[in-house]
Amino acid sequence: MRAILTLNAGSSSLKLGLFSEALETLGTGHVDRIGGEGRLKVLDGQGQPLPVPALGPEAFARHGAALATALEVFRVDFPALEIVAVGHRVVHGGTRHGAPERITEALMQELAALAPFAPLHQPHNLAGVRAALEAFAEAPQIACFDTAFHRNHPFVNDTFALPRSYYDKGVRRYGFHGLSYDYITGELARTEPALHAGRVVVAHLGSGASMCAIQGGRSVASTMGFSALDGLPMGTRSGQIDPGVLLYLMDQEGMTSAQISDLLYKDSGLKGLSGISNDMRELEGSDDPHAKDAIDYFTFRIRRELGGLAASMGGIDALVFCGGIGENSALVRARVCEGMEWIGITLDAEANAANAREIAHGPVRVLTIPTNEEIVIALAAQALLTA
Ligand SMILES: Nc1ncnc2c1ncn2[C@@H]1O[C@H](COP(=O)(O)OP(=O)(O)O)[C@@H](O)[C@H]1O
Ligand SMILES: CC(=O)OP(=O)(O)O
Ligand SMILES: [Mg+2]
Repeated sequence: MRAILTLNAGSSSLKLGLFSEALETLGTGHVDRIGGEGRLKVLDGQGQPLPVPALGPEAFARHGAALATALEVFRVDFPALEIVAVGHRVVHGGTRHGAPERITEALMQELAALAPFAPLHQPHNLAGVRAALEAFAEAPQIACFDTAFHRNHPFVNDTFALPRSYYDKGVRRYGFHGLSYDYITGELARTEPALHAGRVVVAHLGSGASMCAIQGGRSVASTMGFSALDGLPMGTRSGQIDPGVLLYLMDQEGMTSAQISDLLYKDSGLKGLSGISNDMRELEGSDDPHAKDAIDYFTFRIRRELGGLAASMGGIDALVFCGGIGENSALVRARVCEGMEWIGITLDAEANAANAREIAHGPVRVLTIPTNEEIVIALAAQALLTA
């Protein structure tokens, strides 16, 4: 059976999507703890778990091994599986890549040079690409960039107030989570054309979290900037921080850049503030006051950004929640919408508790829309095949 494979490779995880050429979902896979004890979850096209055999750590030693392991499980259901194209999530496309692109050695080199811009993501994304190039040398492969959706946002959202030479060197606000924003925008175009034409703030709240102001289907402003650290606090990332804090850490506490990087990327956010966990479910289930502080800070920053992003569009017609937290946490959505009547948001508590699609009844609509970065990648791969 001919199929399109999508890959989203993280530092120790690999998310796979398997699609027919007509873009029906055939299956999804999720590998965790690559390089460690390894764990694989595989679902069929209906979201039902497929049996996974007992596997030793060698099955998850590297991204390549993890990919082979997951494909073995798919092959039980699809013995004649033929991968005809592979699409990849690549977080950083720099200033030059505003659309999906076929992967060549030259592109790989260019993307590798962008790794310092996204050290927590880009090297792992490219490890996924290399593993797939090895496994499917014949199939065309395509890179889909998280930055692409924001490429033409206004200059005031693209720059910092630094001397111009830094902007020219690439020190800009790129914005991320573009595949998710692309998907949500497409869903709005399909189901809510009036909203698509209007002013929407999308809150992508997962392990990484950002928000984007989207007007007429185009990115106007977003909370993530130069790196995937900016904006909202995240599972383990600080979000926006006064740059003076970094100077203090270097000068007064003698921290190295590697130590500061670990602090900001791995030990901050919900995890750092709660001292308990990076996982929102765990924080919601805890009665520790520090867990409450972390949720308070997370939702406060979302409300603050909501006001700012709405201002960047001269108002707001809808707020959309997506991502693991946005789609599942009625508590976070309620806390975000609390006290937001001034902007036109009146939460429908019952609809919200039921995880309904439409969860408010004020003049500003509030929607919960499950995002799907994989299908955006698959669509790009399909377009490549038919081009
Ligand atoms: N039912 C739920 N209630 C609250 N939080 C949830 C729920 N389900 C998932 N989450 C949270 O979603 C986050 C992960 O989001 P997800 O989008 O899956 O992450 P990733 O960026 O790794 O794809 C975690 O903080 C997790 O606790
Ligand atoms: C860009 C980014 O933060 O991605 P993720 O949510 O996958 O960490
Ligand atoms: Mg994510």
